Amino acid sequence: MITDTNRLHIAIQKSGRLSDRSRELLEHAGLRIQTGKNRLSARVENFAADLMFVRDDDIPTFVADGICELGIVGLNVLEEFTLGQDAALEVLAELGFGRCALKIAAPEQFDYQGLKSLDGARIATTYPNLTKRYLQQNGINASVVKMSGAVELAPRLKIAQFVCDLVSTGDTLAANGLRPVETVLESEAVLVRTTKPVSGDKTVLLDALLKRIQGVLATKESKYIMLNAPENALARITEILPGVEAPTIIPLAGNPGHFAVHAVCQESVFWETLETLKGAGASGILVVPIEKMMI
Ligand SMILES: Nc1ncnc2c1ncn2[C@@H]1O[C@H](COP(=O)(O)OP(=O)(O)OP(=O)(O)O)[C@@H](O)[C@H]1O
Ligand SMILES: O=P(O)(O)OC[C@H]1O[C@H](OP(=O)(O)OP(=O)(O)O)[C@H](O)[C@@H]1O
Ligand SMILES: [Mg+2]
Repeated sequence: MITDTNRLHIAIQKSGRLSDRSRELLEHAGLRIQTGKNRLSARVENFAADLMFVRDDDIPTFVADGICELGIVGLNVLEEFTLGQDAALEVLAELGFGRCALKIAAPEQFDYQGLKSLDGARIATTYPNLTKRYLQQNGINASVVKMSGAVELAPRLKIAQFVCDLVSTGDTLAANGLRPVETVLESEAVLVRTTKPVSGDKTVLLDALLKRIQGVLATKESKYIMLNAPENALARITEILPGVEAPTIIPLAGNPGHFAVHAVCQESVFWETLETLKGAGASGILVVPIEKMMI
């Protein structure tokens, strides 16, 4: 592993559901990642950082130990790791991908009567800490059977009556004759940093990279909107613009009483929004994507 003390180390999943989007996020933040096949690390050509490609389960450990200053991992994996210990980790941002939920599921034919049906039962999971916390919080006395994978098979193998596993479409549960009955955790990929001391030089790098990543995240939903409007419609139009704090209002040359309104909308702009703006007196409405933003 690279141990250059003046470079940041960023842990991302080597190969799996989070790999491509994690890499993409860093590339959008301007990092040019050296390519190579099947490598466990990669140098960033234009920024003092190296990427570590690891199993997602190892990312919280690497970041908490300060081996990597940053990491991208599912909240599910992170919380399973931090539960019951004082880990040196801080979540900096939710990244909007890798969305799934940790759910308790029952066999389709089981007459589930709510949480009380779990009392005294066995629940198979790869997330024993999160499952136990959920049961405890709900005052349920059930035993948790830890598995390393293929959890959905547990009821058929009579290892447990219920499972607690990740679900997104629900296809895997359905294919195994199971249906979700309780939600333990809603999850998505998060950016985490170590709270272990970071050297002065690296702090500068870390801050610069975080600003860029925040910029990338902010531009995702944001749009730049331009429109024209008569003076008497400006107050109403400013109200309608989604997530706008202070629009720029410019008088239109040769058209007294008419103005151009320019604004960064921090929320999605839907067709319905444009229709409402038009109804309020706006014309010539343009919505354009924002490529970069430094907040
Ligand atoms: N069905 C799903 N839909 C969306 N996101 C998911 C889904 N399943 C898992 N995830 C998210 O993606 C993360 C990685 O999932 P993946 O299946 O690639 O992990 P893994 O098999 O444990 O990989 P690794 O080899 O790195 O240990 C999960 O921890 C979770 O946050
Ligand atoms: O609700 P669904 O859309 O069917 O997704 C759920 C499945 O996805 C995940 O597994 P994955 O496919 O990543 O395989 P793995 O557990 O072997 O990594 C998870 O462990 C479930 O088995
Ligand atoms: Mg894993």
